[in-house]
Amino acid sequence: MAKSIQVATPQTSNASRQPMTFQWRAYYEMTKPKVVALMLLTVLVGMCLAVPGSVPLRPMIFGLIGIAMMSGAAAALNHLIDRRIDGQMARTYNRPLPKGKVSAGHALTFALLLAVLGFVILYTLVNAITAWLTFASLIGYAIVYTAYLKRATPQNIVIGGLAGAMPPLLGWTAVTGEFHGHSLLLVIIIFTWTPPHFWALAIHRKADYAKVDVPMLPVTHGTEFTKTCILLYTFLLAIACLLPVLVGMSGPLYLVSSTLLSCAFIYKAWQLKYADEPGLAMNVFKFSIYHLMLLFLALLADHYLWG
Ligand code: HEM
Ligand SMILES: CC(C)=CCC/C(C)=C/CC/C(C)=C/COP(=O)(O)OP(=O)(O)O
Repeated sequence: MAKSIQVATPQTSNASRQPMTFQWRAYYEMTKPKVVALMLLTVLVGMCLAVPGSVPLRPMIFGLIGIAMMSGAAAALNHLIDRRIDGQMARTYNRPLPKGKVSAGHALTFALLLAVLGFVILYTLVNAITAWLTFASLIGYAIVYTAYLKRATPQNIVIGGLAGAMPPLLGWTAVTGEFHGHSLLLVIIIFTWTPPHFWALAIHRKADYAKVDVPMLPVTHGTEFTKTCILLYTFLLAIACLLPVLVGMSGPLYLVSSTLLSCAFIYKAWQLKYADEPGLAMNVFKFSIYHLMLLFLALLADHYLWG
């Protein structure tokens, strides 16, 4: 008699036989901690660049805590809203909601608690402008992007990327209490970084998105067109990365570092387009994360060494 082999596969429904005990790890996972961690680095850089010398401690600490909580809440709402399609995709079927580790009601309560607490911290201990702008970013990601744009247009992540690009501006307003044009340059950098970051992954996961009818660019316009777009966006990003130098916000250390990073990203995107080797799309996706992290560390180092 043939042995039955159990293979881990995506679920077609979110039903689960497991008893629903409290699992803090599942709640932690819903906040997308690694994504939020990188966002917090960009928040911190926004805070540091906003003022000469040392950053005032109180808005820095409570700003980071409040923005982290509201970003985590936005991520948990994304898990909640996307639970059905997540359950059908190979990359996401193991998430807490489709796996039945967390119920929809508990996920909603968790997200709302985090959001309200984060908002109150920002409003009372930081300032109103940061609280409202962070709230707008939460709505932008959790509602506008996740509940509408994602299923509406292949430009979903370009438009929705604005919410994810906001953290340095939030950091800036947290310590100054006002909007400054320079913080917008950091937003523009993350905004132009998002398409190559995400589309590289979307090429690798094209079949997943096609299966659940989500119109990501590789599904609607094909892999080759998406690779061309990624390459063009890396050129656009290279220009965006020069803006802090052109306005005198950053100096030579940042100029050299960002130019090297831009050249490396363009090279990777060029390889993806023309070398046609397996695994290159994921390679570009992973590189994008190091690129953004190193770029913001370079902004920070430059600010304190040359500022
Ligand atoms: C709308 C804009 C964005 C989209 C659509 C997007 C999409 C994604 C997706 C689908 C993943 C894979 C997640 C997984 O496998 O669970 C991912 C990973 C990641 N993203 Fe983004 N992203 C966006 C913006 C950002 C921003 C603004 C940042 C940071 C500033 C960021 C940082 C990361 C990091 C660090 C990871 C790796 C997470 C891990 O290894 O668990 N992303 N992104
Ligand atoms: C308050 C504030 C700054 C909010 C921003 C919140 C936030 C965590 C944005 C992350 C962007 C992101 C990972 C998008 C992927 O969503 P997806 O649904 O396309 O990917 P998935 O399939 O992995 O869930």
